[in-house]
Amino acid sequence: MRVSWLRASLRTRLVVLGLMVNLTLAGMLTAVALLSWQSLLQQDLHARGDAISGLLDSGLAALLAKGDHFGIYRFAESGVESRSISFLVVRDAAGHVLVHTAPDDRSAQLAPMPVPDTLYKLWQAGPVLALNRDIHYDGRKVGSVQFGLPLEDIRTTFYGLLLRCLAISSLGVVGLLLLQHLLRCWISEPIEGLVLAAKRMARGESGGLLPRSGPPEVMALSESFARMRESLDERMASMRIQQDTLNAIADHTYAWELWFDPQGRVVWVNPSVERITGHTVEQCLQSERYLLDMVSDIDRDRVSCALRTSLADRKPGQGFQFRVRHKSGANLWVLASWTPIFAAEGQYLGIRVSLLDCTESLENRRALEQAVSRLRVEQLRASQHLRDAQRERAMLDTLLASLYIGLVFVDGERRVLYANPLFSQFWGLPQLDELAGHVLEEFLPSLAELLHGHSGEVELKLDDGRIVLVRLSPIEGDGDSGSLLLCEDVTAARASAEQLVFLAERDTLTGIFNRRRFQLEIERMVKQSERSQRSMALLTFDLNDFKLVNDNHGHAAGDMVLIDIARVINRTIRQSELFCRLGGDEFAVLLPEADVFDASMLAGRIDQHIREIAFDFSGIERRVSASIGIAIFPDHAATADELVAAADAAMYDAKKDDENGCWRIFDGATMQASLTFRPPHKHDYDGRNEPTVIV
Ligand SMILES: Nc1nc2c(ncn2[C@@H]2O[C@H](COP(=O)(O)OP(=O)(O)OP(=O)(O)O)[C@@H](O)[C@H]2O)c(=O)[nH]1
Repeated sequence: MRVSWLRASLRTRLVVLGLMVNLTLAGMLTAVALLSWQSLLQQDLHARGDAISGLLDSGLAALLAKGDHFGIYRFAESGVESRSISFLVVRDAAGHVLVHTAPDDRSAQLAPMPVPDTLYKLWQAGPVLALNRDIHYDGRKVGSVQFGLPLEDIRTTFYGLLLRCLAISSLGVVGLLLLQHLLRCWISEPIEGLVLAAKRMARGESGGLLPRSGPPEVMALSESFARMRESLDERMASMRIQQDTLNAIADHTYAWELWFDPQGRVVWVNPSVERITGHTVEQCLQSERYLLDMVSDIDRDRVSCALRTSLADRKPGQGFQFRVRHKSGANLWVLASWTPIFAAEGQYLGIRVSLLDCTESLENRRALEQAVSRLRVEQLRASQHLRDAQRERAMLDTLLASLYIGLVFVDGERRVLYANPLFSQFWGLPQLDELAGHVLEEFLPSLAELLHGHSGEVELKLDDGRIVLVRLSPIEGDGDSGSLLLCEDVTAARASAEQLVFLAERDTLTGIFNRRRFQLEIERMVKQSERSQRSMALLTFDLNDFKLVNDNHGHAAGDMVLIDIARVINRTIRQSELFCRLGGDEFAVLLPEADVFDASMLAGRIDQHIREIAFDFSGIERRVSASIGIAIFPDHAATADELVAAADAAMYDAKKDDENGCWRIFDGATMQASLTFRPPHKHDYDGRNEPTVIV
């Protein structure tokens, strides 16, 4: 009933309500009229009863007291008509009927009743209302009267009143119908037009006629509706664009997207399903059974249970993997994530499931796991290698730190990679911690200069006197070049070498060059003379009777003679000339680029200087002399040995001629130059380690 009333049209509701209001008003009007009329009627009946009772009491009281039955009769006959009563029955005090004017016995036998106080009682009373009144005279009851008040006119009036009320109600209904018709014309039809337009809008149809005439309220509603329709059209257009966009986004998402309603029915599937599984969207939308059938037999129960749980939990989830059969029959691994969907009003709409094909990533993961395990093995090996390398590095560090050579590794841009402690100590630099990464130019610009295109060895003499041997070795790597720089303090070594050379070429007693150097130099000068085509000279001399000095004054005195002669003669010869002791008391002078004249001049000076030396042997002054031989290359010899032999021959010739010393030039015609090797005097190698005298 309630539903049918709610579904009733506005016009029906208005009509029914109007009728109800109308009938209520008519009923209330009738009720009010009847109640008012009832009240008036009751008052009227009381008034009429009381008036008639008064008249009858005044007319009959004396007659009844006297017992004048005739008078009573006449009074009754004359009084019925005039007093508007239907009948009159007069009784004496004993209740005997004295006069009876009722037209029949039935009226006379009507039971007296009180004046009715309701219309119902009045209706029940019939056409005549019988009233009974006692008659008193001098304070005593002398009889009673019963008279009937006619009610026909009252009933007629009542019917008329009812008819008028009905007429008013009918007029109200007619007016209501008329009003309903007018309402239909003025309101319902325009509203129906709006309803039709709204239905067209609801069906998504644009346009539709709106009422163009009607009362201002309807027109205002129509205009508002038109504006609303325009606004709705715009919003619909915007929503269509948004919907198209969302559809495009949803349909073109890479993942396979599904929407399950709260009952587990699939509502929407995006086209990615065809790309991933080969099954079409329409096939998937057939039923959730189709989707479950796509799941592999192994995982179906698990997936079904997970779907039910997710729908019931209404919570997001992810990381659920299962297998799906591709249309071709191949098995795919998919990774599911899901989220519940709620309408703006909070209504639960189901869950949206996203499925990603993770077959390849799983295979990749397995491959990755295998690679990781292999990598771990390699890592263990690498760790072992690293430990070995660290141990070797420690050993290498120890080795490099213990070296007496400073070394530094630099990269291609001459940034320091490694420097051992001796390198820092050598150059007065900070240790490796502070050097590493810095460019060598910052600390040793001159040394860094050497790195520009140099390799091999460079010997540097430092301001403090040290001699440093720098060895440069390029390091070639794969696209990464660098250099190794070794710095060695060779000051002591160089000094030792010089000393050795000095000792090897010097005569230990006199300090002048020895036979070894003489031999080297004479061969060199001979070759030089051959190249320059200029002559050279050899001058040899031997002391005369030197044995007597030893014998007479001791060996030390002989040594003194040899030393003094070497010192004096050494002062005499030129820088380019070479003065040597060949052994014993035999000396030689090599004169480059010299001829007979030059040699003769020198021989004269030597002879003179030797003779001028006065030796003091324990208070005894002694002087010595020498025999000097001169030979010229290439005039007197073709080789160095021949030149020595020629000079010796000249010297022996001079000793033979003059025991007191003189000099001779080799003469091939008179002298016999012997090429037989003349061994050195015994005393050249007598093993004495005399202090060297630097002349
Ligand atoms: N004090 C000294 N004597 C030496 C040294 N070397 C050799 N003698 C001696 O020098 C002498 C050389 O002797 P000779 O040249 O044969 O004889 P000489 O007395 O000079 O006679 P002539 O040469 O023929 O004039 C020998 O007695 C050697 O022992 C030396 O280094 N010191």
